[in-house]
Amino acid sequence: MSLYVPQPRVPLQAWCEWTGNSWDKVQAVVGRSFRRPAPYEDAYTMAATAVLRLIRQYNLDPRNIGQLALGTESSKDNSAGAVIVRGMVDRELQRMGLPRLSRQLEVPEFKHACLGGVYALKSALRYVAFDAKGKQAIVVCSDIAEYERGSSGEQTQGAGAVAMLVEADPKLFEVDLAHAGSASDYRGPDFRKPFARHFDQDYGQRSKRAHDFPVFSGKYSTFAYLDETGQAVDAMLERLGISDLDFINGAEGLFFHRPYHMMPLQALAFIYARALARAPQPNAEFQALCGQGGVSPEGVVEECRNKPDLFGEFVRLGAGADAAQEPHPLTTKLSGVVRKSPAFQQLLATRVKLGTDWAMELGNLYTAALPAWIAAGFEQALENGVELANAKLYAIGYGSGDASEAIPLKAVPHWREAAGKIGFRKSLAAATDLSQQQYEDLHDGKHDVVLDCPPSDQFKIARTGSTYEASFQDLGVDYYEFVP
Ligand SMILES: CC(C)(COP(=O)(O)OP(=O)(O)OC[C@H]1O[C@@H](n2cnc3c(N)ncnc32)[C@H](O)[C@@H]1OP(=O)(O)O)[C@@H](O)C(=O)NCCC(=O)NCCSC(=O)CC(=O)O
Repeated sequence: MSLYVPQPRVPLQAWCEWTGNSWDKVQAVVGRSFRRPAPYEDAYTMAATAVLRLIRQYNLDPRNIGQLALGTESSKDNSAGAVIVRGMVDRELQRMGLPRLSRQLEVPEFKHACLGGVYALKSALRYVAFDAKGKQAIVVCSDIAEYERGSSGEQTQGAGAVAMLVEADPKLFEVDLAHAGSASDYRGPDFRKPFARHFDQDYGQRSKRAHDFPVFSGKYSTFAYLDETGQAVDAMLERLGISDLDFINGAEGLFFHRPYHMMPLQALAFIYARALARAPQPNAEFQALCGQGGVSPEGVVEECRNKPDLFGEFVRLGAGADAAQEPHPLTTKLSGVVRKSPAFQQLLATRVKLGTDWAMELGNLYTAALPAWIAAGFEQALENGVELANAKLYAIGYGSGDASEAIPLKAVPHWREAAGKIGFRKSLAAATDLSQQQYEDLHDGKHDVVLDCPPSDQFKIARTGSTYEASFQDLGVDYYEFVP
């Protein structure tokens, strides 16, 4: 695995001072900082930089890569995708005197909000399992999470890319695709990026530049996250043939999609509350926690059988209605009590610990958030002397709109060598803290913003085409180059 994050950094404590938000709350709920892309980069440059790092760090033979799968929701081009990344990587490999990527390379792009990278990973795994004939695949997840200034999502921004090598003989962890659980359900306006918003006059006037701010509703997106990850975990447990409690007690490491620090904790508490409700009753821990929360145990048990139709409910409320109502009010209330319980705190301290603190530096990386957390987990395990050989791990991916994947992983016995090459901490080291003025100017797309972070050892946008003639057109097409 390899990671790239842009140099411009916004420390959230400073952001709280600029915006009047509570640092106590933000550091508990969100994290410590996030990155902003510099004006010379986009999702493709970040992806290409991460892929080049992967090839160099692991000394890969580019001719042996048969698929380059890009997961992103920050595409700038509605036609080409991973091939743009390939183009950059090829040129730099050639300049370095190395062979280009295989001419037979497949270059698909996968889109489903933050889950696109997991779908890209599943594609690469299937490629390697079925028709790679000994070749390897690279999955790269690259995204820019940006929200309007002044919106509740502003604190949960971020940018970065993670590349992963997928091969038949894995060096870090195995992915048990046969027991992975999938879930999806259409949720209408849950976190969308419709092109049509850019042609709306009022919306257009509010925007200072071309941007990709989502249309989202914080509470609705939280309900959707909890429900969908729960459904995917259920599907995985059915395939594994184990109970909810066996899953929680047997897991040695749990990694989720993390839009912000607290979201995975909320999801795990929700899954934990359901596990207790589904355990043979009476269950003493369940009864005690329900008592503390003032919720009816029978009510929670009943709710756990629900398969709510969030969008159906929303449609029933009619046009102009606010977002859908909380579908699991009792279980959510119980999860709040679960989160503070000693048993759950112990679970966090032992099985959700690896990489968590480092991931709090990143902000939301959308498709790259889950793989970045896994990368942080492996590198931190190595640093702290934690033994992961054969450890049972789980990755729970999520993408708004909505879909989720719950996938069992197993660390391989010789994971240390590959973990030592990830370079997570090294990638974070290149950082330049932005002043309030720089952050606001960068966010507003001002062209004259002065930044003290020239590109270094990365790809950048060199220029953007502007010709729109009958015989030749490259209007809006970016040209890239590598800056050593
Ligand atoms: C993180 C946010 C929800 C925070 O918004 P708000 O500040 O309005 O939230 P809120 O007031 O309800 O508070 C959130 C939780 O913090 C708790 N809280 C408050 N003060 C606290 C303190 N001092 N210490 C600890 N916790 C505290 C509250 O009790 C609540 O928990 P409790 O609720 O338990 O009482 C927001 O930034 C947001 O809407 N972000 C964007 C939405 C998003 O990322 N959605 C995920 C989409 S998935 C994605 O990544 C996109 C994709 O798929 O493409």
